[in-house]
Amino acid sequence: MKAITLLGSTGSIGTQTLDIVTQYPDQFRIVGLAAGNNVEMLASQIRQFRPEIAAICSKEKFSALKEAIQDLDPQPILLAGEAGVIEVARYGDAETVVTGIVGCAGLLPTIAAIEAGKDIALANKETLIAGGPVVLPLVEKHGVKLLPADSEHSAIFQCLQGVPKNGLRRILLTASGGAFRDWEPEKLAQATVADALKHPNWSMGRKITIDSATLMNKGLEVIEAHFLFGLDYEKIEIVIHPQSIIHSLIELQDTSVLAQLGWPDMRLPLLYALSWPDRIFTDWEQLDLVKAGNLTFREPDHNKYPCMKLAYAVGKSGGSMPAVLNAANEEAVALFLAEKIRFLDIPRCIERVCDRHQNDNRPNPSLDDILAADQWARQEVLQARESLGVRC
Ligand SMILES: NC(=O)c1ccc[n+]([C@@H]2O[C@H](COP(=O)([O-])OP(=O)(O)OC[C@H]3O[C@@H](n4cnc5c(N)ncnc54)[C@H](OP(=O)(O)O)[C@@H]3O)[C@@H](O)[C@H]2O)c1
Ligand SMILES: C[C@](O)(CO)[C@H](O)COP(=O)(O)O
Ligand SMILES: [Mn+2]
Repeated sequence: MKAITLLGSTGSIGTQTLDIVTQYPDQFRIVGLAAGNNVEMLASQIRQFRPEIAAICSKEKFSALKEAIQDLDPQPILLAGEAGVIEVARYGDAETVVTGIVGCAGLLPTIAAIEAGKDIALANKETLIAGGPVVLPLVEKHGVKLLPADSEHSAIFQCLQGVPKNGLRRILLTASGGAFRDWEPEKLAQATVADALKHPNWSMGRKITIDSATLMNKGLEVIEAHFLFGLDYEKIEIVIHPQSIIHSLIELQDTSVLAQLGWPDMRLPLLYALSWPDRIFTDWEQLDLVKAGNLTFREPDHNKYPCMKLAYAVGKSGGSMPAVLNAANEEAVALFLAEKIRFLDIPRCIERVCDRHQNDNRPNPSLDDILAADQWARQEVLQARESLGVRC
């Protein structure tokens, strides 16, 4: 039985992970849970899965959580704040930590888990994009596994099993195209939050769904693939695949192409990361190619979606630039979700912030450099909004 700790347990990734644990109680045991501020759901999860330790990041919600589970015997260790989440991440005999926290808030807990010798099932892509220069050396130093749970990177990882070293020539990263894939570019100026949250294929948290709509999710995934698989940016290509049945493809040095297919269901990449190197046989819906219908492909439209090229350029710059891109994106998306900027202002704000950081880019950033760049970028987005005169 594999002991796991789940960070971000009350979110889309978190609840799907707990669905898996519920379906396979003889395979998995929950050691720790951590969430942001959803007291009711976290309390219910503590009651159902009886973790040894749990934390809620929002200190204001701690007393409500404590009261909600006061009848439990034995009581879990209950913590609050970022420090509490970090303690959960490093705690006890969990073999694998599932990182389902959204944003760079997952970076320090992930580092704590790695330093405690725990394997990482990585859904929280922002942690790797921003912290890759620090995270990868720590993964190697501590001899832990960094297992991709993002659907595309899981597909690539699965296809790579058995491929000889240096056998990988190219990665083809598929993208649904997001909520506006069939919109005329001119119409994006009027895009609302509700429009942007209508993802055609996947049900996900709000931030990543907006990232899918701007195609920044795909740009971030290009950087994620670079860090995970060590391929140059020129060899990581994006292809729009509206059906989201092919979850990505790899081309080998002999030109053969391998792909992983399935219904758009995040439980599969999560189950793969959790059970690796074993595989669990499921009774989930098998792929029916006739039912799936035509599988189509399009070139990405870089004029309509500038975030992709921005991500490629920032990834190639390296250093602390990806941390700046990621933080600027997190803040710009939050402003859009709060209806304080328009959809098309998201790339405008990010581009301005990245331009202003180029000269301060640190080639081999320390963790402190990355955290400082992250904080700087978040402030700069507010400046960018003012100087761009963007208003809603
Ligand atoms: N959803 C998907 O299908 C999918 C697929 C691939 C990758 N991912 C990646 O997985 C991550 C999570 O995505 P999601 O869609 O699951 O997001 P989500 O639904 O918004 O859930 C985010 C989770 O993180 C928690 N959280 C937020 N800030 C926190 C903090 N400072 N400390 C501890 N917990 C915190 C939230 O807690 P509260 O809700 O209690 O505040 C919630 O449990 C993202 O990095 C995303 O890019 C998601
Ligand atoms: C589900 C997913 O892996 C989240 O990252 C997928 O990437 C979302 O779809 P899209 O292709 O980015 O629109
Ligand atoms: Mn993805």
